[in-house]
Amino acid sequence: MKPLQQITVIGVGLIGGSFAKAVKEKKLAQKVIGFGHNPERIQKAVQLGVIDEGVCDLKAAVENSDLIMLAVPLGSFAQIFKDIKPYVRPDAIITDAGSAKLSVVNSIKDAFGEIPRRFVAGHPIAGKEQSGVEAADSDLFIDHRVILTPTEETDSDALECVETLWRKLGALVEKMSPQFHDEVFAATSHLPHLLAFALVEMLNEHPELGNVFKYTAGGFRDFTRIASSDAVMWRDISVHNHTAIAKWLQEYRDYLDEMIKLIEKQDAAALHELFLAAKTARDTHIVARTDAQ
Ligand SMILES: NC(=O)C1=CN([C@@H]2O[C@H](COP(=O)(O)OP(=O)(O)OC[C@H]3O[C@@H](n4cnc5c(N)ncnc54)[C@H](O)[C@@H]3O)[C@@H](O)[C@H]2O)C=CC1
Ligand SMILES: O=C(O)C(=O)Cc1ccc(O)cc1
Repeated sequence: MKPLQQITVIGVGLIGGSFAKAVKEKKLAQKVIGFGHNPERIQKAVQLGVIDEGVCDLKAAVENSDLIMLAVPLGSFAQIFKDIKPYVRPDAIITDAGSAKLSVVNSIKDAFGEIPRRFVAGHPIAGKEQSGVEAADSDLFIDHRVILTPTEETDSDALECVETLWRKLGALVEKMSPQFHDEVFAATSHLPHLLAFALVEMLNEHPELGNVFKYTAGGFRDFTRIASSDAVMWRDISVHNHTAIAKWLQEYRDYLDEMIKLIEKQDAAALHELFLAAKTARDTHIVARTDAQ
């Protein structure tokens, strides 16, 4: 990997801020610039030591950069790609951290007229329910997977550079197609977030139970932590991966329908079999796992 002179992060929140801070701490670029619309917020990122310089002018932010990282909600990508196109150096690498990949690939294709060879789509499978630069953590990606979704257009040198950068931040990099990514993460990430939002809001809409949250225990807390995640981010993920998410939600609903039947029939044996199979799968693949989250 050639030494990077300048990296620009567009969207200096939890993910962009964590990436910028980690790059800075590990000295993987001479300068890390952050772009944001709000001058006070971007100066806050400088004060927190997350970026070297904060800029509110997009041209100034990207024109001298070797690598541009987009870490904004998915609904903002299309406009940003259009806005940066005139200013990005032809040899600059563009990458991102968005939670869905096909929509990002399609929106850069729309903005640039083709998928730029030096565009490398990515998704760190690391995060938390907090958002904003105050939550940035340079250790966030250590031992966590980062998925890269190159296409046949992707330049191997750009791909290697992004892969090396994430590895130097401690991440475990894997590659897959944007389509497979969206299918897998609809099931493992997007579905559980939507279930958590739905459970909390369903109970919230039952005032006859009083403050029912007063009676919740650790299980409810564990299950619904992610319902405290950012509403804009999850609105955008739901819209930008709608096909796969709707498919998995329907599959889950069908599964619940089957479970309701077993419960109504008081089919203890079938319920036990189901719970035991799920417990065994979780104990095998999640509780015992130490390599990556
Ligand atoms: N929060 C998480 O756990 C994870 C989030 N992601 C993805 O990373 C991206 C960023 O998420 P977070 O960092 O959590 O969100 P965040 O809300 O903490 O940060 C987003 C930042 O982008 C800024 N922003 C919004 N629109 C903008 C625009 N048009 N131009 C410039 N800045 C703009 C916001 O002011 C904010 O500073 C999203 O696409 C999300 O799907 C990926 C992995 C994990
Ligand atoms: O808070 C959690 O546990 C998460 O699952 C965070 C998360 C949210 C979105 C992503 O695309 C990846 C990771």
